[in-house]
Amino acid sequence: MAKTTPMMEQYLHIKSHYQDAFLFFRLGDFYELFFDDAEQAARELEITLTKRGSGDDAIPMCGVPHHSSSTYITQLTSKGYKIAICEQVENPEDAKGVVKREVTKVVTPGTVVEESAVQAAENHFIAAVERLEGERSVFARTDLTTGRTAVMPLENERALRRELSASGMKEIIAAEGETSFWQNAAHEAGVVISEEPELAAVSGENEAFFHNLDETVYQTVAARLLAYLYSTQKRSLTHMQPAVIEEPARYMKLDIASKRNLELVQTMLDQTKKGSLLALIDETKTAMGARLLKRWLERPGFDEPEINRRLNFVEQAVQQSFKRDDLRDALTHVYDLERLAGKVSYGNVNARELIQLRNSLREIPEIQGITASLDESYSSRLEAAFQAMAQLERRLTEALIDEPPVSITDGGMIQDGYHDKLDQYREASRNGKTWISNLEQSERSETGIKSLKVGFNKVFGYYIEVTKPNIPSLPEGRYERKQTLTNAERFVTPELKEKEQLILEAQEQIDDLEYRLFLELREQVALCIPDLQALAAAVSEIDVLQGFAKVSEEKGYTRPSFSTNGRLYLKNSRHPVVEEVVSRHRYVANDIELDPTRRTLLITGPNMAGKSTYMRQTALASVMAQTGCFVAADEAELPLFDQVFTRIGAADDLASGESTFMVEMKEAQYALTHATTNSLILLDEIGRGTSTYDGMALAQAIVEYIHEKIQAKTLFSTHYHELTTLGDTISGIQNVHAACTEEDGRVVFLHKIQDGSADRSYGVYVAQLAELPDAVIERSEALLASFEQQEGTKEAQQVSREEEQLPLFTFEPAPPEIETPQQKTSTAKDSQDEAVLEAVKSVEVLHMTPMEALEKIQAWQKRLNE
Ligand SMILES: Nc1ncnc2c1ncn2[C@@H]1O[C@H](COP(=O)(O)OP(=O)(O)OP(=O)(O)O)[C@@H](O)[C@H]1O
Repeated sequence: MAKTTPMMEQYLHIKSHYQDAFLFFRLGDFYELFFDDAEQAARELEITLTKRGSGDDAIPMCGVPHHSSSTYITQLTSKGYKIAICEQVENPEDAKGVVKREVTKVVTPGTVVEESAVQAAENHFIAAVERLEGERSVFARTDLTTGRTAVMPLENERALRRELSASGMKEIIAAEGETSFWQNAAHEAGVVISEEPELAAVSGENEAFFHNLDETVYQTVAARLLAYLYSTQKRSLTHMQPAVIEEPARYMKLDIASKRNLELVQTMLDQTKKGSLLALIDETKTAMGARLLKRWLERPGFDEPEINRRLNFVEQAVQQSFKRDDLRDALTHVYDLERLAGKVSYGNVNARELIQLRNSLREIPEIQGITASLDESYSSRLEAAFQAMAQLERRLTEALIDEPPVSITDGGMIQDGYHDKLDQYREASRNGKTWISNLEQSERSETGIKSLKVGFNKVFGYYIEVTKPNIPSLPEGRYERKQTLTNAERFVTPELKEKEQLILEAQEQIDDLEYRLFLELREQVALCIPDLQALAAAVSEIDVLQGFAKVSEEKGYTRPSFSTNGRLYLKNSRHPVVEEVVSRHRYVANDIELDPTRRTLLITGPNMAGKSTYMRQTALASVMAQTGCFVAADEAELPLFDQVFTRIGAADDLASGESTFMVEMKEAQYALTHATTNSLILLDEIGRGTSTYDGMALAQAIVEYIHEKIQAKTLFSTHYHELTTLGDTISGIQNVHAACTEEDGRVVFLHKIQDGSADRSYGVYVAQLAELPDAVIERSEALLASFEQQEGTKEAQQVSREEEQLPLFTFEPAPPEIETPQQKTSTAKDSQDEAVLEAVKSVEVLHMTPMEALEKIQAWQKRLNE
């Protein structure tokens, strides 16, 4: 670059402080981007790349209009970029030289608060992490739109990954030089990682934020998070709620795999809400309720009194369905109070939103009344939060008209009678307008011109219009010409000018005063932010719980009780989502009973018979119960589970870059090292990813270990029928199977779980259902028959060999030293065996299909048996 203009120098200076962000540099009505920023933004946003200047000095440039910038900003943050917004901070007319500019805000993926970027029913999380010794860390997570912050200790890296994979997690903040340490975990979770060297100092504004944090590490991680928020938002953040410590012991642990496998908040297939448990039981009426439900489902409780409090409410709301319907109606009118508190703090609310706040507040007494007849404890929480707000509701009612405009600078928001001065200005303006509206009549009678009109236009203001033929009838002197049209002339009179001036001035004063009054009102609301947040929290819980009651009643769920002796009993339990898909009357309900002496179920049965569904429905019952919802069964007694581990299916392995088998073994390792007697473990066909004997051996060793050492409740499905002997030999391991029958050569899945093990697999039959080519099916049937026959022969041989061996232990006379015909055959057999051995050695395993291998093995066996 040959030489830079002063403005470009300013640009380069500012940009040097924001290397990792796009710099949106305000120039008039546009934000402009230069150099590499421009080239990259033009590509990402698909906007035109131009040049500033010409020749060698030309600089790549692109720009977005200021008024529509939020769409572009949202687009960039959703792709993981940061944007530094650089504004003109002095009036260009007052500027000496280049207009002063400053970065007023940095928008990052975790700190966007724009409505276009955050979904109503989704939290938008940003978190800071601080490393402790070993794999331990502490984590502070907030949603800037609501100011709700949770701080939690994490016992290992896996727990961190679990938090990073929580829905809505966008960005993670680490200390200086620490980002590379968390890079992989962040990358895996699709979360942007940023660095923050500073810790926010405690100040009057944020003192309450640290209030609950009694340990230094908690304060440090929260201070780092806050420092990042301040450094990006560059403003005070009065809506940050006191950070709350989430003790892991108060929650059921559900790792990423379990959350996915159980399809709690999204399906495995296409990662959408539709088809998940969340979609099924989301009967919330408010956006804040929807967000809370999702948080609860991802973190079910382990605190029995709290869970029972929720269940008590749900039970009442199930029984009193009329009250529940009234409650639902009232909740429909409640606005997103939680995010509104954030907007107030940001100074982003307009009069319309304050009206929505007012309308919401008006619903609260009704909601509280209904809640009181359902559950006292929830209604008193609501009452306490509302008391402080009642005055605000009155103030908003007095101050604002019912349908104010979106703009807060053009007046038309405040009620008559709210403020004396405003009333006076309005009176003046009204008088002026009345005088003008009477003017037409008086001018007509004075001049005798019937077609005379009084009008208004933006450029010339008020005027008197007279058609050309009538002009001579106008009296001399008083009428001043203003504008000439083809057929008419427009005039003003001194009185009209005077009144116009009065009206305009009054209007300006009205707009200014209304704006000031509105700001005062907003200040008033800002003072109520903590009460508003407490109210929002109470309303969201009530909303989630009434939703639980609605689904529970509609779908015939039952209130669970929690056992103290480790018993798990579900009568006629169903998989809540699958029963919707296959329809209620076709779904086959199943019982399950486990207790400390019968704690492992070995589930066998054909593919497609319903094994996984049975296992999942048991885990889902626990998750739902511990969230505070009724469960899909006729009777439900459950232990409180501290953790649920699942190893079902392989859909989540693909992205990790590890083999299915490796992932499977890692999951098993994790369950084996972290599960306790109070955990629930679901293992679906573990060991299937390796050779039969390896797999079987591992599966058996794993079951034995869990059963004997950990003593967790375990559901274990397997195709290895050999394992079912465990059910006969180890006390507490029970064989069950998914039953099916054969009718006219067709297998009928009964989906009924029965005692005992299954007799066969029907795998080939399922392949037939999946419409594999006939040739393959026929061939596999033939092979299967021959394998089964060989199994039979092998058993027979085993018996005869044992019989042959017997003579070894008896004394026989020494054989004569001549070759017997028997010995001859055995020499021939030896050479046959050797030939087969050679063939086995020379076979090129890597160049064979499994089918070819099977055929070869079959041929060898045949030769060996001849
Ligand atoms: N109790 C039930 N009542 C009615 N239909 C059921 C029931 N359980 C399962 N199904 C149906 O059967 C299908 C297969 O069930 P599931 O996946 O549980 O079989 P599986 O035995 O685990 O099979 P695989 O061994 O191949 O994994 C389900 O998608 C569902 O449509």
